[in-house]
Amino acid sequence: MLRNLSATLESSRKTLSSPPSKWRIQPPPSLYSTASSDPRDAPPKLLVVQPRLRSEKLLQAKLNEALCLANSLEDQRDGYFHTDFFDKPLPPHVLVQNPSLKGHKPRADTYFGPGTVDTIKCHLNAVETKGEVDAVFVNATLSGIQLRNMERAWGKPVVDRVGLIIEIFNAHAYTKEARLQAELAALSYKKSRLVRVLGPGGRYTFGASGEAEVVSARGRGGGGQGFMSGAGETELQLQRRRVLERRNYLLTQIDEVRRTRAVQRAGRKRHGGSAGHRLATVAVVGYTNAGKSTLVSNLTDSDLYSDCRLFATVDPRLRSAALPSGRKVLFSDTVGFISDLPVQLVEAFHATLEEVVEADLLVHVVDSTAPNLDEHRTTVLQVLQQIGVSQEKLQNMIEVWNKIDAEEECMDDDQYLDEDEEADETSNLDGEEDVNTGTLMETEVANEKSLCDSDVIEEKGDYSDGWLYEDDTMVDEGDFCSPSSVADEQNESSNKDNGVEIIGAILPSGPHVKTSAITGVGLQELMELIDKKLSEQDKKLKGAQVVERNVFDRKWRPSHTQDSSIAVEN
Ligand SMILES: Nc1nc2c(ncn2[C@@H]2O[C@H](COP(=O)(O)OP(=O)(O)OP(=O)(O)O)[C@@H](O)[C@H]2O)c(=O)[nH]1
Ligand SMILES: [Mg+2]
Repeated sequence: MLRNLSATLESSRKTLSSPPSKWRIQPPPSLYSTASSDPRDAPPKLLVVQPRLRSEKLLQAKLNEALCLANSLEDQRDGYFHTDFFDKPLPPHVLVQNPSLKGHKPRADTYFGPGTVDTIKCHLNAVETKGEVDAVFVNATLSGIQLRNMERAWGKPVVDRVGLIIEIFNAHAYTKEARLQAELAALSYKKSRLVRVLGPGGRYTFGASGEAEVVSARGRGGGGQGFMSGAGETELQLQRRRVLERRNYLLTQIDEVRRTRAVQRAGRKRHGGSAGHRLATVAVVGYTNAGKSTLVSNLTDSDLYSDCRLFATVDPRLRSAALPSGRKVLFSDTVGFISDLPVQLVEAFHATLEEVVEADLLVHVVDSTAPNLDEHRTTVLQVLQQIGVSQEKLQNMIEVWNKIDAEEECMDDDQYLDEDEEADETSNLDGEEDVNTGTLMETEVANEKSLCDSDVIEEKGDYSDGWLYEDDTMVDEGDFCSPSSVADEQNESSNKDNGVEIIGAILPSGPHVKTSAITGVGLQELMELIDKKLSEQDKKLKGAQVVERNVFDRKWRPSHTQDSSIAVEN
Protein backbone atom coordinates (compact mmCIF):
# COMPACT_ATOMS: atom_id res chain seq x y z
CA MET A 1 0.00 0.00 0.00
CA LEU A 2 2.52 2.59 1.00
CA ARG A 3 5.42 3.18 -1.29
CA ASN A 4 7.87 3.98 1.46
CA LEU A 5 6.74 1.08 3.53
CA SER A 6 7.39 -1.17 0.61
CA ALA A 7 10.86 0.35 0.19
CA THR A 8 11.48 -0.16 3.89
CA LEU A 9 10.49 -3.77 3.81
CA GLU A 10 12.42 -4.32 0.64
CA SER A 11 15.59 -2.93 2.22
CA SER A 12 15.04 -4.98 5.36
CA ARG A 13 14.70 -8.02 3.16
CA LYS A 14 18.03 -7.28 1.54
CA THR A 15 19.76 -7.16 4.88
CA LEU A 16 18.95 -10.80 5.42
CA SER A 17 20.51 -13.66 3.54
CA SER A 18 18.38 -14.23 0.51
CA PRO A 19 15.29 -16.06 1.74
CA PRO A 20 13.47 -18.69 -0.28
CA SER A 21 11.22 -17.04 -2.83
CA LYS A 22 8.09 -18.27 -1.06
CA TRP A 23 9.00 -16.00 1.85
CA ARG A 24 9.44 -12.85 -0.09
CA ILE A 25 7.40 -9.95 1.20
CA GLN A 26 4.64 -8.82 -1.08
CA PRO A 27 5.36 -5.27 -2.16
CA PRO A 28 2.36 -3.19 -1.20
CA PRO A 29 0.40 -1.55 -4.00
CA SER A 30 1.73 1.92 -4.59
CA LEU A 31 -0.25 5.06 -3.94
CA TYR A 32 1.52 6.60 -6.87
CA SER A 33 0.40 6.49 -10.44
CA THR A 34 1.79 3.56 -12.37
CA ALA A 35 2.00 5.75 -15.47
CA SER A 36 5.06 7.55 -14.15
CA SER A 37 8.30 5.70 -13.58
CA ASP A 38 9.51 8.27 -11.06
CA PRO A 39 6.90 8.88 -8.34
CA ARG A 40 8.33 12.34 -7.73
CA ASP A 41 7.10 13.35 -11.16
CA ALA A 42 3.52 12.68 -10.28
CA PRO A 43 2.25 13.03 -6.72
CA PRO A 44 -0.58 10.55 -6.24
CA LYS A 45 -4.12 11.67 -6.84
CA LEU A 46 -6.36 10.61 -4.02
CA LEU A 47 -10.10 10.30 -3.68
CA VAL A 48 -10.89 11.61 -0.20
CA VAL A 49 -13.57 9.77 1.76
CA GLN A 50 -14.73 11.81 4.74
CA PRO A 51 -17.10 10.22 7.28
CA ARG A 52 -19.74 12.63 8.44
CA LEU A 53 -19.55 14.30 11.84
CA ARG A 54 -22.31 15.59 14.03
CA SER A 55 -21.23 19.19 14.03
CA GLU A 56 -21.27 20.96 10.71
CA LYS A 57 -18.40 23.22 11.76
CA LEU A 58 -16.21 20.31 12.78
CA LEU A 59 -17.08 18.46 9.58
CA GLN A 60 -16.05 21.45 7.51
CA ALA A 61 -12.77 21.72 9.35
CA LYS A 62 -12.04 18.00 9.10
CA LEU A 63 -12.87 17.82 5.43
CA ASN A 64 -10.71 20.83 4.76
CA GLU A 65 -7.86 19.22 6.65
CA ALA A 66 -8.35 15.90 4.83
CA LEU A 67 -8.18 17.65 1.45
CA CYS A 68 -5.03 19.49 2.50
CA LEU A 69 -3.52 16.22 3.70
CA ALA A 70 -4.33 14.57 0.38
CA ASN A 71 -2.67 17.39 -1.53
CA SER A 72 0.32 17.56 0.81
CA LEU A 73 1.73 14.21 -0.22
CA GLU A 74 4.61 14.98 -2.50
CA ASP A 75 8.27 14.02 -2.48
CA GLN A 76 10.85 16.73 -2.00
CA ARG A 77 13.56 17.04 -4.57
CA ASP A 78 16.77 18.77 -3.55
CA GLY A 79 14.96 20.13 -0.51
CA TYR A 80 12.11 21.66 -2.51
CA PHE A 81 8.65 20.77 -3.62
CA HIS A 82 8.25 21.20 -7.30
CA THR A 83 4.55 21.92 -7.46
CA ASP A 84 2.91 24.95 -5.97
CA PHE A 85 0.34 23.88 -3.42
CA PHE A 86 -2.20 26.35 -4.74
CA ASP A 87 -1.75 25.13 -8.31
CA LYS A 88 -2.96 21.71 -7.33
CA PRO A 89 -6.55 20.96 -8.20
CA LEU A 90 -8.89 20.11 -5.38
CA PRO A 91 -8.92 16.34 -4.85
CA PRO A 92 -12.27 14.68 -5.53
CA HIS A 93 -14.04 13.84 -2.32
CA VAL A 94 -17.16 12.25 -0.91
CA LEU A 95 -18.96 12.60 2.38
CA VAL A 96 -20.32 9.33 3.65
CA GLN A 97 -22.17 8.04 6.66
CA ASN A 98 -20.03 7.69 9.74
CA PRO A 99 -20.24 4.15 11.09
CA SER A 100 -19.34 5.41 14.59
CA LEU A 101 -22.39 7.63 14.84
CA LYS A 102 -25.70 6.63 16.41
CA GLY A 103 -23.86 4.45 18.89
CA HIS A 104 -22.91 1.91 16.21
CA LYS A 105 -19.50 0.40 15.89
CA PRO A 106 -17.59 0.36 12.61
CA ARG A 107 -17.63 -3.05 10.94
CA ALA A 108 -14.57 -5.15 11.69
CA ASP A 109 -14.17 -6.23 8.07
CA THR A 110 -14.84 -3.14 5.99
CA TYR A 111 -15.26 -0.30 8.51
CA PHE A 112 -18.24 1.07 6.54
CA GLY A 113 -21.47 -0.79 5.94
CA PRO A 114 -21.95 -2.57 2.59
CA GLY A 115 -24.10 0.27 1.25
CA THR A 116 -21.40 2.86 1.86
CA VAL A 117 -18.72 0.59 0.40
CA ASP A 118 -20.82 0.26 -2.79
CA THR A 119 -21.49 3.98 -2.89
CA ILE A 120 -17.81 4.80 -2.68
CA LYS A 121 -17.05 2.24 -5.38
CA CYS A 122 -19.69 3.82 -7.55
CA HIS A 123 -18.29 7.25 -6.95
CA LEU A 124 -14.77 6.04 -7.61
CA ASN A 125 -15.86 4.66 -10.98
CA ALA A 126 -17.44 7.96 -11.88
CA VAL A 127 -14.34 9.93 -10.97
CA GLU A 128 -12.07 7.39 -12.60
CA THR A 129 -13.59 7.87 -15.99
CA LYS A 130 -11.64 11.13 -15.90
CA GLY A 131 -8.47 9.23 -14.97
CA GLU A 132 -8.17 11.17 -11.79
CA VAL A 133 -7.51 8.71 -9.01
CA ASP A 134 -4.49 6.64 -7.96
CA ALA A 135 -5.70 5.66 -4.50
CA VAL A 136 -8.45 6.21 -1.94
CA PHE A 137 -7.81 8.10 1.30
CA VAL A 138 -10.26 7.32 4.09
CA ASN A 139 -10.02 9.97 6.80
CA ALA A 140 -10.32 7.51 9.70
CA THR A 141 -8.08 5.02 11.44
CA LEU A 142 -8.43 1.59 9.88
CA SER A 143 -7.10 -1.84 10.76
CA GLY A 144 -4.99 -3.87 8.34
CA ILE A 145 -7.94 -6.12 7.62
CA GLN A 146 -10.27 -3.23 6.88
CA LEU A 147 -7.68 -1.70 4.55
CA ARG A 148 -7.19 -4.94 2.62
CA ASN A 149 -10.92 -5.59 2.29
CA MET A 150 -11.53 -2.06 1.04
CA GLU A 151 -8.72 -2.43 -1.47
CA ARG A 152 -10.38 -5.57 -2.75
CA ALA A 153 -13.78 -3.93 -2.92
CA TRP A 154 -12.60 -0.80 -4.71
CA GLY A 155 -9.71 -2.20 -6.74
CA LYS A 156 -7.47 0.66 -5.60
CA PRO A 157 -4.83 1.11 -2.92
CA VAL A 158 -6.42 2.48 0.24
CA VAL A 159 -4.68 4.59 2.84
CA ASP A 160 -6.07 5.67 6.20
CA ARG A 161 -5.36 8.86 8.15
CA VAL A 162 -2.46 7.44 10.13
CA GLY A 163 -0.92 5.88 7.03
CA LEU A 164 -1.20 9.07 5.00
CA ILE A 165 0.36 11.23 7.71
CA ILE A 166 3.25 8.79 8.02
CA GLU A 167 3.59 8.72 4.25
CA ILE A 168 3.71 12.54 4.15
CA PHE A 169 6.43 12.54 6.81
CA ASN A 170 8.41 10.08 4.70
CA ALA A 171 7.95 12.16 1.58
CA HIS A 172 8.91 15.43 3.27
CA ALA A 173 11.80 14.17 5.39
CA TYR A 174 15.05 15.47 4.02
CA THR A 175 17.77 15.19 6.65
CA LYS A 176 19.15 11.85 7.77
CA GLU A 177 17.59 12.27 11.20
CA ALA A 178 14.12 12.91 9.85
CA ARG A 179 14.39 10.09 7.33
CA LEU A 180 15.41 7.58 9.98
CA GLN A 181 12.58 8.61 12.26
CA ALA A 182 9.98 8.65 9.50
CA GLU A 183 11.05 5.18 8.40
CA LEU A 184 10.82 3.94 11.97
CA ALA A 185 7.28 5.29 12.22
CA ALA A 186 6.39 3.61 8.94
CA LEU A 187 7.76 0.31 10.18
CA SER A 188 5.82 0.45 13.44
CA TYR A 189 2.66 1.22 11.50
CA LYS A 190 3.38 -1.59 9.11
CA LYS A 191 4.11 -4.09 11.86
CA SER A 192 0.67 -3.72 13.33
CA ARG A 193 -0.94 -4.20 9.95
CA LEU A 194 0.56 -7.42 8.64
CA VAL A 195 -2.29 -9.48 7.33
CA ARG A 196 -2.62 -12.83 5.63
CA VAL A 197 -3.21 -12.49 1.94
CA LEU A 198 -3.05 -14.55 -1.20
CA GLY A 199 0.12 -13.73 -3.01
CA PRO A 200 1.25 -14.60 -6.54
CA GLY A 201 1.36 -18.29 -7.31
CA GLY A 202 -1.66 -18.90 -5.10
CA ARG A 203 0.32 -18.99 -1.85
CA TYR A 204 -0.90 -17.40 1.33
CA THR A 205 1.55 -14.98 2.80
CA PHE A 206 1.66 -12.08 5.20
CA GLY A 207 2.15 -8.68 3.74
CA ALA A 208 0.44 -5.49 2.86
CA SER A 209 -1.14 -6.54 -0.39
CA GLY A 210 -2.79 -9.43 -2.10
CA GLU A 211 -6.12 -10.54 -3.31
CA ALA A 212 -7.43 -13.16 -1.02
CA GLU A 213 -9.43 -13.16 2.14
CA VAL A 214 -7.56 -11.82 5.10
CA VAL A 215 -7.62 -14.58 7.66
CA SER A 216 -5.99 -13.02 10.68
CA ALA A 217 -3.32 -10.60 11.62
CA ARG A 218 -2.23 -13.04 14.29
CA GLY A 219 -1.68 -15.96 12.01
CA ARG A 220 -4.54 -18.10 13.24
CA GLY A 221 -6.09 -20.50 10.82
CA GLY A 222 -2.98 -22.38 9.85
CA GLY A 223 -3.83 -25.25 12.17
CA GLY A 224 -2.08 -26.44 15.28
CA GLN A 225 -0.54 -24.40 18.03
CA GLY A 226 2.88 -22.99 18.87
CA PHE A 227 5.66 -24.51 16.77
CA MET A 228 3.22 -26.96 15.29
CA SER A 229 1.00 -24.29 13.82
CA GLY A 230 0.51 -23.80 10.13
CA ALA A 231 2.91 -22.38 7.59
CA GLY A 232 1.12 -19.04 7.68
CA GLU A 233 2.16 -18.40 11.23
CA THR A 234 5.80 -19.05 10.39
CA GLU A 235 5.58 -16.54 7.60
CA LEU A 236 4.06 -13.96 9.88
CA GLN A 237 6.86 -14.50 12.35
CA LEU A 238 9.37 -14.15 9.56
CA GLN A 239 7.84 -10.88 8.44
CA ARG A 240 7.81 -9.64 12.01
CA ARG A 241 11.43 -10.63 12.48
CA ARG A 242 12.45 -8.67 9.40
CA VAL A 243 10.54 -5.67 10.60
CA LEU A 244 12.10 -6.02 14.05
CA GLU A 245 15.63 -6.32 12.68
CA ARG A 246 15.23 -3.19 10.61
CA ARG A 247 13.63 -1.48 13.58
CA ASN A 248 16.54 -2.33 15.83
CA TYR A 249 18.96 -0.98 13.23
CA LEU A 250 16.99 2.26 12.97
CA LEU A 251 16.78 2.59 16.75
CA THR A 252 20.56 2.28 17.03
CA GLN A 253 21.03 4.99 14.41
CA ILE A 254 18.47 7.24 16.07
CA ASP A 255 20.20 6.74 19.41
CA GLU A 256 23.35 8.13 17.82
CA VAL A 257 21.36 11.15 16.68
CA ARG A 258 19.97 11.64 20.18
CA ARG A 259 23.41 11.45 21.73
CA THR A 260 24.79 13.97 19.25
CA ARG A 261 21.87 16.29 19.90
CA ALA A 262 22.32 16.02 23.66
CA VAL A 263 26.04 16.88 23.36
CA GLN A 264 25.22 19.84 21.10
CA ARG A 265 22.55 21.07 23.49
CA ALA A 266 24.89 20.87 26.46
CA GLY A 267 27.57 22.73 24.48
CA ARG A 268 25.14 25.48 23.52
CA LYS A 269 24.03 25.90 27.09
CA ARG A 270 27.59 26.11 28.41
CA HIS A 271 29.27 28.30 25.82
CA GLY A 272 26.64 29.89 23.64
CA GLY A 273 25.30 32.77 25.74
CA SER A 274 26.51 36.30 26.04
CA ALA A 275 26.90 38.64 29.05
CA GLY A 276 26.91 35.78 31.51
CA HIS A 277 23.69 34.27 30.15
CA ARG A 278 23.45 30.70 29.05
CA LEU A 279 22.16 30.37 25.50
CA ALA A 280 18.46 29.73 25.94
CA THR A 281 16.38 27.82 23.41
CA VAL A 282 12.83 28.82 22.58
CA ALA A 283 10.87 25.99 20.93
CA VAL A 284 8.10 27.10 18.62
CA VAL A 285 5.35 24.49 18.65
CA GLY A 286 1.83 24.27 17.31
CA TYR A 287 -0.67 22.60 15.04
CA THR A 288 0.58 21.99 11.53
CA ASN A 289 0.20 24.99 9.22
CA ALA A 290 -0.24 27.43 12.12
CA GLY A 291 2.62 29.56 10.79
CA LYS A 292 5.52 28.39 12.99
CA SER A 293 8.18 28.50 10.28
CA THR A 294 6.99 31.86 8.99
CA LEU A 295 7.09 33.24 12.51
CA VAL A 296 10.58 31.89 13.26
CA SER A 297 11.83 33.19 9.91
CA ASN A 298 10.51 36.62 10.68
CA LEU A 299 11.79 36.69 14.27
CA THR A 300 15.26 35.54 13.30
CA ASP A 301 15.50 37.26 9.95
CA SER A 302 16.05 33.95 8.19
CA ASP A 303 14.35 32.09 5.41
CA LEU A 304 12.89 28.84 6.66
CA TYR A 305 10.71 26.88 4.32
CA SER A 306 7.05 27.63 4.85
CA ASP A 307 4.18 26.35 2.83
CA CYS A 308 0.46 25.78 2.98
CA ARG A 309 0.95 22.04 2.58
CA LEU A 310 0.70 20.21 5.87
CA PHE A 311 3.90 19.07 7.55
CA ALA A 312 6.02 21.32 5.40
CA THR A 313 8.55 21.15 8.22
CA VAL A 314 9.70 17.69 9.19
CA ASP A 315 13.36 18.52 9.66
CA PRO A 316 13.82 20.68 12.75
CA ARG A 317 15.84 23.88 12.44
CA LEU A 318 17.54 26.23 14.90
CA ARG A 319 17.97 29.93 14.21
CA SER A 320 19.42 32.61 16.46
CA ALA A 321 18.06 36.05 17.20
CA ALA A 322 18.71 38.93 19.57
CA LEU A 323 15.95 39.83 22.03
CA PRO A 324 15.16 43.52 22.78
CA SER A 325 17.54 43.39 25.78
CA GLY A 326 20.34 42.36 23.44
CA ARG A 327 20.36 38.83 24.76
CA LYS A 328 20.95 36.13 22.14
CA VAL A 329 18.57 33.15 21.99
CA LEU A 330 17.95 30.21 19.70
CA PHE A 331 14.55 29.58 18.14
CA SER A 332 13.75 26.00 17.29
CA ASP A 333 11.27 25.38 14.49
CA THR A 334 9.96 21.86 14.62
CA VAL A 335 7.34 19.48 13.25
CA GLY A 336 3.73 20.49 13.62
CA PHE A 337 1.10 18.41 15.36
CA ILE A 338 -2.30 17.22 14.19
CA SER A 339 -5.31 15.63 15.81
CA ASP A 340 -4.98 11.84 15.95
CA LEU A 341 -1.25 12.25 15.46
CA PRO A 342 -0.08 8.68 14.92
CA VAL A 343 1.46 7.36 18.10
CA GLN A 344 4.10 5.70 15.92
CA LEU A 345 5.22 9.15 14.77
CA VAL A 346 5.38 10.59 18.25
CA GLU A 347 7.49 7.64 19.40
CA ALA A 348 9.72 7.63 16.33
CA PHE A 349 10.32 11.39 16.42
CA HIS A 350 11.51 11.22 19.99
CA ALA A 351 14.95 12.61 19.13
CA THR A 352 13.46 15.62 17.37
CA LEU A 353 10.80 16.22 19.98
CA GLU A 354 13.38 16.06 22.75
CA GLU A 355 14.42 19.54 21.62
CA VAL A 356 10.95 20.70 22.62
CA VAL A 357 11.07 18.91 25.97
CA GLU A 358 14.50 20.36 26.73
CA ALA A 359 13.77 23.90 25.52
CA ASP A 360 13.88 26.71 28.06
CA LEU A 361 10.66 28.25 26.86
CA LEU A 362 7.81 27.17 24.59
CA VAL A 363 5.91 29.40 22.21
CA HIS A 364 2.63 27.86 21.09
CA VAL A 365 1.53 29.21 17.72
CA VAL A 366 -2.20 28.92 17.05
CA ASP A 367 -3.82 29.64 13.70
CA SER A 368 -6.45 32.12 14.82
CA THR A 369 -8.45 31.58 11.63
CA ALA A 370 -8.98 27.85 12.25
CA PRO A 371 -12.67 27.18 12.82
CA ASN A 372 -11.78 24.43 15.31
CA LEU A 373 -9.16 26.50 17.09
CA ASP A 374 -9.94 24.99 20.50
CA GLU A 375 -9.46 21.49 19.18
CA HIS A 376 -6.09 22.56 17.76
CA ARG A 377 -5.01 24.02 21.09
CA THR A 378 -6.09 20.93 23.00
CA THR A 379 -4.38 18.62 20.52
CA VAL A 380 -1.08 20.47 20.87
CA LEU A 381 -1.25 20.39 24.65
CA GLN A 382 -2.05 16.69 24.61
CA VAL A 383 0.97 15.95 22.43
CA LEU A 384 3.22 18.12 24.58
CA GLN A 385 2.10 16.22 27.65
CA GLN A 386 2.54 12.95 25.81
CA ILE A 387 6.16 13.70 24.94
CA GLY A 388 6.92 14.62 28.54
CA VAL A 389 6.97 18.42 28.71
CA SER A 390 6.78 19.40 32.37
CA GLN A 391 3.68 21.05 33.85
CA GLU A 392 5.81 24.02 34.82
CA LYS A 393 6.89 24.59 31.23
CA LEU A 394 3.35 24.19 29.97
CA GLN A 395 2.14 26.78 32.42
CA ASN A 396 4.92 29.14 31.44
CA MET A 397 4.25 28.64 27.71
CA ILE A 398 3.45 31.71 25.61
CA GLU A 399 0.39 31.33 23.43
CA VAL A 400 0.47 33.27 20.18
CA TRP A 401 -2.56 33.65 17.96
CA ASN A 402 -1.13 34.04 14.52
CA LYS A 403 -2.58 35.09 11.15
CA ILE A 404 -4.57 37.96 12.59
CA ASP A 405 -4.31 39.66 9.21
CA ALA A 406 -6.26 36.77 7.67
CA GLU A 407 -8.70 36.83 10.56
CA GLU A 408 -9.57 40.36 9.62
CA GLU A 409 -9.89 39.34 5.99
CA CYS A 410 -12.18 36.47 6.96
CA MET A 411 -14.36 38.84 8.93
CA ASP A 412 -14.52 41.17 5.97
CA ASP A 413 -15.44 38.26 3.72
CA ASP A 414 -18.15 37.10 6.10
CA GLN A 415 -19.59 40.57 6.16
CA TYR A 416 -19.50 40.67 2.39
CA LEU A 417 -21.17 37.28 2.17
CA ASP A 418 -23.92 38.29 4.53
CA GLU A 419 -24.65 41.35 2.48
CA ASP A 420 -24.51 39.31 -0.68
CA GLU A 421 -26.91 36.71 0.65
CA GLU A 422 -29.33 39.36 1.71
CA ALA A 423 -29.20 40.87 -1.76
CA ASP A 424 -29.60 37.62 -3.60
CA GLU A 425 -30.56 34.55 -1.64
CA THR A 426 -30.26 32.35 -4.66
CA SER A 427 -26.59 33.05 -5.27
CA ASN A 428 -24.51 29.91 -4.94
CA LEU A 429 -20.89 30.11 -3.89
CA ASP A 430 -20.15 26.49 -4.67
CA GLY A 431 -20.73 26.92 -8.31
CA GLU A 432 -18.31 29.80 -8.55
CA GLU A 433 -15.62 28.08 -6.59
CA ASP A 434 -15.90 24.88 -8.61
CA VAL A 435 -14.98 26.72 -11.74
CA ASN A 436 -11.83 28.01 -10.11
CA THR A 437 -10.69 24.76 -8.61
CA GLY A 438 -11.52 22.69 -11.64
CA THR A 439 -13.33 20.04 -9.66
CA LEU A 440 -16.59 18.37 -10.32
CA MET A 441 -19.26 20.86 -11.18
CA GLU A 442 -22.64 20.86 -9.54
CA THR A 443 -24.28 19.29 -12.57
CA GLU A 444 -21.73 16.52 -12.70
CA VAL A 445 -22.27 15.88 -9.04
CA ALA A 446 -25.95 15.63 -9.62
CA ASN A 447 -25.35 13.05 -12.35
CA GLU A 448 -23.15 11.04 -10.06
CA LYS A 449 -25.75 11.17 -7.36
CA SER A 450 -28.19 9.58 -9.71
CA LEU A 451 -25.62 6.90 -10.44
CA CYS A 452 -25.06 6.21 -6.79
CA ASP A 453 -28.47 5.87 -5.32
CA SER A 454 -27.62 4.33 -2.00
CA ASP A 455 -26.20 5.98 1.06
CA VAL A 456 -25.18 9.53 1.70
CA ILE A 457 -22.69 10.95 -0.71
CA GLU A 458 -21.71 14.44 -1.59
CA GLU A 459 -19.31 16.58 -3.54
CA LYS A 460 -18.26 20.09 -2.74
CA GLY A 461 -16.13 22.51 -4.58
CA ASP A 462 -13.80 24.59 -2.52
CA TYR A 463 -11.41 24.07 0.33
CA SER A 464 -8.54 26.45 0.01
CA ASP A 465 -9.91 29.08 2.29
CA GLY A 466 -13.46 28.02 2.50
CA TRP A 467 -15.37 25.21 4.01
CA LEU A 468 -18.50 23.38 3.21
CA TYR A 469 -21.41 25.65 2.99
CA GLU A 470 -24.71 25.86 4.75
CA ASP A 471 -26.62 24.13 1.98
CA ASP A 472 -25.34 20.73 3.03
CA THR A 473 -28.69 19.25 2.20
CA MET A 474 -27.84 15.58 2.37
CA VAL A 475 -27.16 15.80 6.05
CA ASP A 476 -29.68 13.99 8.15
CA GLU A 477 -30.21 16.50 10.91
CA GLY A 478 -31.71 13.85 13.09
CA ASP A 479 -28.32 12.23 13.28
CA PHE A 480 -26.77 15.22 14.91
CA CYS A 481 -26.61 16.05 18.53
CA SER A 482 -25.73 19.22 20.34
CA PRO A 483 -22.37 20.89 19.70
CA SER A 484 -21.21 20.05 23.19
CA SER A 485 -20.96 16.39 22.29
CA VAL A 486 -18.89 17.10 19.24
CA ALA A 487 -15.46 17.41 20.71
CA ASP A 488 -15.24 13.77 21.65
CA GLU A 489 -16.67 12.56 18.41
CA GLN A 490 -13.74 12.41 16.04
CA ASN A 491 -11.15 12.09 18.74
CA GLU A 492 -12.96 9.82 21.10
CA SER A 493 -9.94 7.71 21.77
CA SER A 494 -7.41 10.52 22.03
CA ASN A 495 -9.52 12.47 24.48
CA LYS A 496 -10.42 9.51 26.60
CA ASP A 497 -7.11 8.63 28.14
CA ASN A 498 -5.49 12.02 28.21
CA GLY A 499 -5.77 14.49 30.99
CA VAL A 500 -8.38 16.71 29.42
CA GLU A 501 -9.13 18.29 32.78
CA ILE A 502 -5.47 19.05 33.37
CA ILE A 503 -5.29 20.56 29.89
CA GLY A 504 -8.30 22.73 30.64
CA ALA A 505 -6.45 24.07 33.66
CA ILE A 506 -3.31 24.82 31.64
CA LEU A 507 -4.95 26.41 28.62
CA PRO A 508 -4.93 30.17 28.95
CA SER A 509 -8.29 31.77 28.35
CA GLY A 510 -6.88 33.70 25.41
CA PRO A 511 -3.68 34.56 23.63
CA HIS A 512 -0.75 36.28 25.29
CA VAL A 513 0.12 37.93 22.01
CA LYS A 514 -1.64 38.27 18.65
CA THR A 515 0.63 38.26 15.65
CA SER A 516 0.78 38.24 11.92
CA ALA A 517 3.98 36.45 11.01
CA ILE A 518 3.60 37.77 7.48
CA THR A 519 3.07 41.45 8.17
CA GLY A 520 5.13 41.54 11.38
CA VAL A 521 2.34 42.78 13.62
CA GLY A 522 2.85 41.74 17.26
CA LEU A 523 6.36 40.37 16.77
CA GLN A 524 8.06 43.06 18.86
CA GLU A 525 5.58 42.43 21.65
CA LEU A 526 6.31 38.71 21.42
CA MET A 527 10.07 39.25 21.60
CA GLU A 528 9.63 41.44 24.68
CA LEU A 529 7.51 38.82 26.36
CA ILE A 530 10.08 36.11 25.59
CA ASP A 531 12.80 38.36 26.99
CA LYS A 532 10.80 38.96 30.16
CA LYS A 533 9.97 35.28 30.70
CA LEU A 534 13.57 34.19 30.18
CA SER A 535 15.00 36.74 32.59
CA GLU A 536 12.39 35.73 35.18
CA GLN A 537 13.48 32.16 34.70
CA ASP A 538 17.13 33.13 35.05
CA LYS A 539 16.40 34.85 38.34
CA LYS A 540 14.65 31.73 39.61
CA LEU A 541 17.50 29.56 38.38
CA LYS A 542 20.14 31.77 40.00
CA GLY A 543 18.25 31.59 43.27
CA ALA A 544 18.13 27.84 43.02
CA GLN A 545 21.85 27.71 42.22
CA VAL A 546 22.77 29.86 45.23
CA VAL A 547 20.86 27.48 47.50
CA GLU A 548 22.51 24.54 45.78
CA ARG A 549 26.00 26.02 46.13
CA ASN A 550 25.45 26.67 49.85
CA VAL A 551 24.40 23.10 50.35
CA PHE A 552 27.35 21.97 48.27
CA ASP A 553 29.79 24.15 50.24
CA ARG A 554 28.47 23.00 53.60
CA LYS A 555 28.67 19.41 52.56
CA TRP A 556 32.22 19.37 51.33
CA ARG A 557 34.14 22.04 53.21
CA PRO A 558 35.55 20.41 56.33
CA SER A 559 34.81 22.20 59.60
CA HIS A 560 37.52 23.33 62.02
CA THR A 561 36.79 20.49 64.35
CA GLN A 562 36.92 18.02 61.50
CA ASP A 563 40.23 19.52 60.40
CA SER A 564 41.73 19.17 63.83
CA SER A 565 40.46 15.67 64.25
CA ILE A 566 42.04 14.72 60.92
CA ALA A 567 45.26 16.34 62.04
CA VAL A 568 45.18 14.38 65.26
CA GLU A 569 44.53 11.15 63.43
CA ASN A 570 47.33 11.85 61.02
N1 LIG B 1 -2.25 35.34 6.26
C1 LIG B 1 -1.26 34.81 6.96
N2 LIG B 1 -0.71 33.67 6.54
C2 LIG B 1 0.31 33.15 7.27
C3 LIG B 1 0.78 33.77 8.44
N3 LIG B 1 1.78 33.02 8.94
C4 LIG B 1 1.92 31.98 8.11
N4 LIG B 1 1.04 32.07 7.09
C5 LIG B 1 0.88 31.12 5.98
O1 LIG B 1 0.45 29.88 6.50
C6 LIG B 1 1.03 28.81 5.75
C7 LIG B 1 1.75 27.88 6.68
O2 LIG B 1 2.86 28.54 7.22
P1 LIG B 1 4.09 27.75 7.83
O3 LIG B 1 4.99 28.76 8.44
O4 LIG B 1 4.67 26.81 6.84
O5 LIG B 1 3.33 26.92 8.95
P2 LIG B 1 3.96 25.82 9.91
O6 LIG B 1 3.24 25.94 11.20
O7 LIG B 1 5.44 25.93 9.95
O8 LIG B 1 3.48 24.50 9.17
P3 LIG B 1 4.14 23.02 9.21
O9 LIG B 1 5.61 23.16 9.09
O10 LIG B 1 3.53 22.39 8.02
O11 LIG B 1 3.71 22.40 10.49
C8 LIG B 1 1.96 29.46 4.72
O12 LIG B 1 1.28 29.52 3.50
C9 LIG B 1 2.19 30.84 5.27
O13 LIG B 1 2.43 31.80 4.25
C10 LIG B 1 0.16 35.00 8.86
O14 LIG B 1 0.48 35.60 9.86
N5 LIG B 1 -0.85 35.45 8.07
MG1 LIG C 1 6.90 24.68 9.35
